[in-house]
This record gives sequence, C-alpha cells and structure tokens, in this order.
Amino acid sequence: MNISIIGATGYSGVELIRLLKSHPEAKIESLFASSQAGNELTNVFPHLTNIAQFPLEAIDIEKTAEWVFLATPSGVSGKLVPSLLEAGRKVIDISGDFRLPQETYQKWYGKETAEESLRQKAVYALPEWFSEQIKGAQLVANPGCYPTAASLGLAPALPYIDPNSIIIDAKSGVSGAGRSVGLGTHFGEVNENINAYKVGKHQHTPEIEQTLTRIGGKETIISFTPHLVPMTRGILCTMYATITEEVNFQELYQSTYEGKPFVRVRPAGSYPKTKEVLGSNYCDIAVHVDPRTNRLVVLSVIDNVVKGASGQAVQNMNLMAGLEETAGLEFSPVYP
Ligand SMILES: NC(=O)C1=CN([C@@H]2O[C@H](COP(=O)(O)OP(=O)(O)OC[C@H]3O[C@@H](n4cnc5c(N)ncnc54)[C@H](OP(=O)(O)O)[C@@H]3O)[C@@H](O)[C@H]2O)C=CC1
Ligand SMILES: CC(=O)N[C@@H](CCC(=O)OP(=O)(O)O)C(=O)O
Repeated sequence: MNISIIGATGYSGVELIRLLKSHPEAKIESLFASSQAGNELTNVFPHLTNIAQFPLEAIDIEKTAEWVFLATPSGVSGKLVPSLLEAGRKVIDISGDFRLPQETYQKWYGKETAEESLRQKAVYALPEWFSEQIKGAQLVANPGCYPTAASLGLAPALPYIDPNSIIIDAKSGVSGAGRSVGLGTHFGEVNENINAYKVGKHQHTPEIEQTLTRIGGKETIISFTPHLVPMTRGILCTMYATITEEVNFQELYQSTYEGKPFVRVRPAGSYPKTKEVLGSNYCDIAVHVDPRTNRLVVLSVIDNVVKGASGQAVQNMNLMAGLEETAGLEFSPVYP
C-alpha cells in the first residue's frame, strides 16, 4: 500500500511515519508539509536519521499516493478532501473536519468545513464500535483524542446509566495541542501546573455526545471539562454517571470488549495509568461502582498521539483495506 502523509511535520504526522515504517504492508511514498515544504524530513526530525529519508513537499494532490493520511490543523482537510476523492484516493482524516455535521462543526470550531453532502460521505471511524462501516470506506473521520478515551470508556454502560447524568473529567498531556509554539504549552506555564480549559465549550463535546447518542440510542448531553497536565503524552478520563439498573459492570465491560484487541478491561478495582499505555494503541479501562452515591465511575487511559490519533488511523486503514486490524500495531507500551 503506497502512502502519502499531508501534515507530516506535526506530532500526529511524525507518529504516522514511526508506525507506518514498521507496518508489514505499507510503504511511505511522499510527505507533504506547509511551512517546512522544501526542507528535508531529517532536518526537522534528526531522530529519523537513517530511518526515514524524505523531502518535504508542498501540497499537490496529483502527487499523492493511493492512501492519504491528513494530519493537518482543523479547517485544512475540508478544503483538500474534495479533490482527493475526485482523484480516487482513500483518505483517513485525523483532524475534526469530517466528524460533525457541517453546522455543528462551524458552531464549535468557528471555522468553515466541507458541504454537508460531502461530509456525509465520511464514516466516523471508532473501530471498536463501527468496524462494519469502516470496511471498504473511501473517506474516514478518525475520532478525536478525548472522544476516543471517553466513548470507549462509557459506551458499554449506556443501557444501565442515566445518559444525561454523565460527567467527564479529562486530563491531557501537552502533545495534544500539537507542535506549534504557544503560550499555553510553554514550559514555564505548564511545568508544576494544572489547569482546566474551554469549560463548557470544548469542540470535542458535540463529538462525544453524537457518539454516545448513536451507540446508546438515547439523546445524550454531557458535562465535559478538559485539563492540561505537565506531561508530554497521555489522556486520563475520569467519568461519572448515575446508575439506573444494577448489573455486573465488570462482566459487562469484559464481554463487550472481548475480541477487541486494543481495549484492555482491567481487573475490578484497578487504577489504569497513562504510562501503562504510553506509545501503544491500547485503551485501558477500569470500572468502579460507588454504592454510596449510586454512581458508576469509569477510568479510561490512552496515548493521545497513538490510540487518540495516528495508531487509530492505522487501525482504520487496516480495516478499510481488509487487513488484520492489528497489522503494524502489535507492540508493547513503553515503560517507564
Ligand atoms: N496531537 C494530538 O494528540 C492529536 C491531534 N489531532 C488532530 O490532528 C491534526 C494534526 O495535529 P497535530 O499533529 O497535533 O498538529 P501539529 O500542529 O503538530 O502539526 C500540524 C501539521 O500540519 C501542517 N500545517 C500547518 N498549517 C497548515 C496549512 N494551513 N495547510 C496545510 N498544512 C498545514 C504543519 O506543517 P508545517 O510544520 O510544515 O507548518 C504540520 O505538518 C489536528 O487537526 C489535530 O486537531 C487529533 C487527535 C490527537
Ligand atoms: C491538550 C490540548 O490542547 N488538546 C487539544 C486536542 C484537540 C485536537 O486534537 O483537535 P481536534 O478538534 O482536531 O480533534 C485541545 O483540547 O484542543
């Protein structure tokens, strides 16, 4: 499979290069960037010396290979995808441009995206829940990082909780904000610090609601508060919901995710840590029942750049191509 990456010099782009270099069926053919076009990949990322030698090209649809990953900031793929589809490419979009209905996207991202008729061609690609739709798709919208951790963590419980009681308290490392320099991710601002941001207005709120509504079959409105924590990679979601029907949640989660290679339901009473999934495509989940408050507490951890972006994108490529879902992704987390 010949592959192009657009946005190859960002954190998800460079993670795609790492994963695809050791994928048994994939061959990276070309890399595209924006401000770095004209430069060499190893000038931007010296850690890839003798591993990946590529020029960084200015975006040119004609020069793209059959499989195209878009790892560009929001607002870019909405403009590129029409020509990519016309050229017959298979497209995996890591950005948020094709995840939401056009109007909802414009409201929450404050940007334009593709026409709704085109947007509807995209399959929302959370593989553990929508694999049948992903197989054979030409365009997939890779889920966001927080929506991946939150949706995988809450989905099995939906028939047994009040969908409008859900509270998601999430923490992310700074790589979630991308590689470009900004005051919010400056060392002096992040180190020895923790802060909430975008309370009540984070762009992943409607995406999580859309996914839970679709899986649970009931209109779901959530409270979602993300926090920035002083680490590089990783997301922990601590999620609360009122229980409406008593079931054995541990057994429910284990049976739901049986045969799903990248979701590991941890033993009852566990406290998964972000380092236990670092650099891997796993999402580790633990469920706790608090009988005093009648609440379910779910803990879910991922590496935001792998299961939250590029690893899940490769998992989706595997499904689209009819390969083993795990191809190129069977490695252990890095520890410590
Ligand atoms: N980081 C994460 O954990 C996750 C990110 N995402 C999403 O993935 C996408 C990429 O994120 P991330 O890798 O963090 O971003 P980065 O900011 O690290 O990288 C952005 C990439 O896009 C290129 N780029 C910048 N502006 C433009 C433009 N106007 N047109 C074309 N290309 C452009 C940059 O090229 P150059 O360097 O040459 O300027 C760079 O290669 C975003 O939409 C993000 O929201 C989704 C899930 C998780
Ligand atoms: C820590 C941090 O800043 N994370 C980013 C993650 C967003 C992202 O990846 O953007 P998409 O909307 O394209 O999915 C944020 O909260 O905005």
